[in-house]
Amino acid sequence: MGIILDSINSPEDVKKLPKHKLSTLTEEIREFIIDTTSKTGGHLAPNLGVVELTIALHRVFKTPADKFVWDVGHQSYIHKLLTGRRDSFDTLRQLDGLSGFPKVTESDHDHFNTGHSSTSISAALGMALSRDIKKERNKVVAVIGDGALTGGMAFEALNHCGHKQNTDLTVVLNDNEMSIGENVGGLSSYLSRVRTDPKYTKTKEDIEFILKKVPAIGGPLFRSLDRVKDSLKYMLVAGLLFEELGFTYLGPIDGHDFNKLEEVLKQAKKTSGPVLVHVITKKGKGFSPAEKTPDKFHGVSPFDKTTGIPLAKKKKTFTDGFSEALCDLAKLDEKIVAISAAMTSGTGLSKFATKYPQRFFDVGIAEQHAVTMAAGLAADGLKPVFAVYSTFLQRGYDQVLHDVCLQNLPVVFAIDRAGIVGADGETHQGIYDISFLSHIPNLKIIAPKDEKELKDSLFTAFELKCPVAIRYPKDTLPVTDKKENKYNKLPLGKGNALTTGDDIIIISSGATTNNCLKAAEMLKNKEIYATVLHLPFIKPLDDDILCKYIKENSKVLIVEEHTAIGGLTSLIAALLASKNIKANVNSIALPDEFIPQGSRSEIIERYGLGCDDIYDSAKKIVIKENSYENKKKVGSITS
Ligand SMILES: Cc1ncc(C[n+]2csc(CCOP(=O)(O)OP(=O)(O)O)c2C)c(N)n1
Ligand SMILES: CC(=O)[C@@H](O)[C@H](O)COP(=O)(O)O
Ligand SMILES: [Mg+2]
Repeated sequence: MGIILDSINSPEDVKKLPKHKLSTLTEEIREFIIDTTSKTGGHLAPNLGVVELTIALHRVFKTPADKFVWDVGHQSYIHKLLTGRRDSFDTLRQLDGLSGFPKVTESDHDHFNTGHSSTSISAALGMALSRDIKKERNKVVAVIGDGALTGGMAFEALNHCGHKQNTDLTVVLNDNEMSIGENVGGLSSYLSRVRTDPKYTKTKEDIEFILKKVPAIGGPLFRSLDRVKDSLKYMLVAGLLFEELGFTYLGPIDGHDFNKLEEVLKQAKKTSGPVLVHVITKKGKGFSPAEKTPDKFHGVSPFDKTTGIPLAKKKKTFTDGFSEALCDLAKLDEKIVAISAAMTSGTGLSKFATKYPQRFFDVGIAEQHAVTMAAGLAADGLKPVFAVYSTFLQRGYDQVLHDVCLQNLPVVFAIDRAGIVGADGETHQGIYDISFLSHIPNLKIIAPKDEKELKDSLFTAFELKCPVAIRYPKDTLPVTDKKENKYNKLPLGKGNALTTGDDIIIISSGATTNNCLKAAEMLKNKEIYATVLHLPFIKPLDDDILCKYIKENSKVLIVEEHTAIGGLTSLIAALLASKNIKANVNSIALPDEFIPQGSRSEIIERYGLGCDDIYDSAKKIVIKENSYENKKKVGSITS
């Protein structure tokens, strides 16, 4: 640990630090973050880019009285280091450890939990309006990246800020030209023009200075030539887009220059109304592998500190299987197009984007737009696939219902990270999509358990010519032995009895079935025989097979890595109720609480979803039921 960093236990210590020590502090912080994330994993590049910015923010503003809202919040490690959490940093993103995102339960200096993008300006405006109603005087600052600014919510909030021009609020735009990958869109190009083109760096004062120097027409003409000034201003003044929205625009400034940062942040602090400070930073600054490829170091798993090379060997994942299948099928059908919402690499679309650049669209962090654009593509005869994390699809719920399913359009939703995601924790768990999708008419939901079923699911989705969601976890892909490139259409809504046994019926879908099969093997060794019903289709549910196996008093165990409310448990319970089948139905599912961070295996174990837990639960159900049956028999004999 660095000597100076070691002396920082609160933002007050940062304020007191003499300026000449700041550069040493930044070096120590960068070294500390590289060291920590090399062991725990985390969002390395985003944090390396905001070291000076975060220090300057804490030197100019005074938290916890002043309030910071960190957009996405993946870049809040330095904020945490400076607000008394340095000594627990080795627990970053670990089970029961420090979160990788702001958490109000962790510190008074965290005022709003984030994790999903583009929420900071809305939340900050809410806090500013509340402050004014309560006649308080604290400052509110939203820190938002150029990627997050491509999110629709951010524009909604910017628009509203412009309406509330007497509400003091500072928005710090951390512009590093990167989302996870390259940033996209018109706004991003505008920002790069403002960043790079000298004529865009003129401030309004410079313009007025130039015009006033013009002989004879300078002063008086300048005043009267408002239109000229406005059009010149329109052309030349940086950040006019924001000015027109009602902000005072300050910048662009070097986000690694302390003097400039403190000067402009102080100016922002004393400026009334909404202010936007445009800060230019380098994502991954101070660690050359991250500087060279910031996209690869956006979110890292443990890595070698000298080379940046990941320590763990890459295994084939469900994402890889999806990527392969999509490229295979796209080769045969040029109507297949793919969409990403700023998650090209994470959702496995990089290969498709390279092979079929004309048929790939990265829309930025704009899931709502992605869904309805997919609807438009489908309405016009193409076959769009929107690859999206389960948690981020939550953003596009209404569009799925209203724009895709109501019109029964053939859009395929490749839902990645469906289930427990691990280190990202509560804000990123993919455990609600069955609940928010299964009630929508026309939509089919498929959950494949292995490579063959995953590839057949995608093939089937295109064949069904209706809205289809395929959900799969952040996990290693169980590959099928024989290599065959043939794709088969899955029988719609059909489940399979993978094992048969009279003692208990274990029901699951997707990758969870693999743990159920292992548990059934373990039960067999105890002479308990289970029927494992695998349901690749969650919707439509296979009523026939369920009603074929589940009779009066059948012992049933439903297992799902999803919330029980609105999940498979609810769907099967509703079916049995509708058929008036009174069985002994049990379930292992996620409870009605937010699921914390930790590795996937730790959380799966904590919530009883591992094969040992399934084995234990099934055994208890059978033994308990048998002893109850025996008691009943004994009771009937003795009575
Ligand atoms: C709604 C939503 N979609 C996608 C993501 C995934 N995501 C996390 S950070 C990020 C890029 C953010 O870029 P930027 O705001 O520029 O921050 P930087 O990493 O460059 O500091 C994305 C797409 C998210 N957190 N929320
Ligand atoms: C901060 C954020 O939302 C993303 O960076 C997310 O953490 C990516 O998740 P994966 O690491 O599972 O791709
Ligand atoms: Mg960025």
